[in-house]
Amino acid sequence: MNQELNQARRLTLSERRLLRRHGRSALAILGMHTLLCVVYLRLGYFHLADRAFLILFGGIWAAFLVYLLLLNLGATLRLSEPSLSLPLITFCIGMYMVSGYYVDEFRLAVVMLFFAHLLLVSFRLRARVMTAVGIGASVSYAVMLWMAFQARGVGLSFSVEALQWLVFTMISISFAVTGGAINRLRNELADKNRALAGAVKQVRELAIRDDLTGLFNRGHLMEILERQKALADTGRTPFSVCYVDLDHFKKINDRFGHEWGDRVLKRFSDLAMSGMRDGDFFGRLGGEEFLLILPQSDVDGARLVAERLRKRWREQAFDDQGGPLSVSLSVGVASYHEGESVDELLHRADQGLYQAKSGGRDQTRVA
Ligand SMILES: Nc1nc2c(ncn2[C@@H]2O[C@H](COP(=O)(O)OP(=O)(O)OP(=O)(O)O)[C@@H](O)[C@H]2O)c(=O)[nH]1
Repeated sequence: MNQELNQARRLTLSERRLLRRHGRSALAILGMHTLLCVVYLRLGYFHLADRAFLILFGGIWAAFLVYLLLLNLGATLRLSEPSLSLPLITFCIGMYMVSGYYVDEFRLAVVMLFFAHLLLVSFRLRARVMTAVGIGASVSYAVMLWMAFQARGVGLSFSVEALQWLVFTMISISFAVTGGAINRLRNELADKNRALAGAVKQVRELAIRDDLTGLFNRGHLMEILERQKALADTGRTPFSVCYVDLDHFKKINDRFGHEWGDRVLKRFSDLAMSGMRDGDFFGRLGGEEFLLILPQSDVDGARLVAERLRKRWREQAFDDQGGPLSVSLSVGVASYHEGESVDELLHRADQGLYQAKSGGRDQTRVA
């Protein structure tokens, strides 16, 4: 559970980082466009008074900064398209067309950076949306041209303007189509990565689980023990183990059959898991032997846990389904002693179990 939460947190963080980068790129392109327009203004090609120019670009920058702020705060993370690419590119179309409207010479050059913004959003928008954006940009350019002709028609060359519009349209649609394809590839790659991550997780689960009960297997229990030992050696977390063994299990197999033996093992696994505290570990060492690892527990705490499990298990009956009347268990408890090896700890717990067995079974002994 913790692992899944951490993974979700990591994914959110990396998405946030990508969004910030997306916002910064959009702003950098706007910076270049603004610079270009300032040069046009200084050279007298931008037909707008200085004050109006300032107001126009002040408004544009304010809108972009709000956009950047939203991305930086992660305020859009819950949306289906958190980069807000469609509103962004729609705004950009308007911005480039307004810039183009005020420039009669080299009009196409002043809207050229639109393609950089188009490329940026192509990583986020689907192919169909990108095509619609390309067409929308072309229509907007035509409307902007018509308005410029209405306002300052005299002196504008219709054929040059029409040619520039055609070039703009072709580049827009080519970029949109190519961008859509990039986005499709990116999505396919993301799907494959997700499938691969799922498969790796599944393989790892298979490697650490016991086939019959689904509990952690011996190998994984050993890994957990080594980890707990390392923590305990730094003086942070004491821990204890309970070595659990079902009594006279051979007899159950012999009398009721192997299938019944398996059923008893599964029932015991479910019962033990259902009563476990968060942070404890439980697994099957093999056969009818199980291990409980209890971080933060001293020997008295571990003995209590073992006794509770033993009593709960004792109450389980199977005879109404044709199985054994009841099955008991014995437990050996040991608390980790600083510096000892995992094998030594398990050996002590096993000695406790041996004492419980030789003392008549159905009991807990500390070693
Ligand atoms: N059904 C089933 N039996 C298993 C499994 N793994 C081991 N066993 C059986 O568990 C039995 C263990 O027998 P013993 O080691 O003699 O232990 P016991 O009969 O429980 O006797 P005590 O531990 O001394 O009380 C053997 O008969 C194994 O074949 C399994 O996955 N399923």
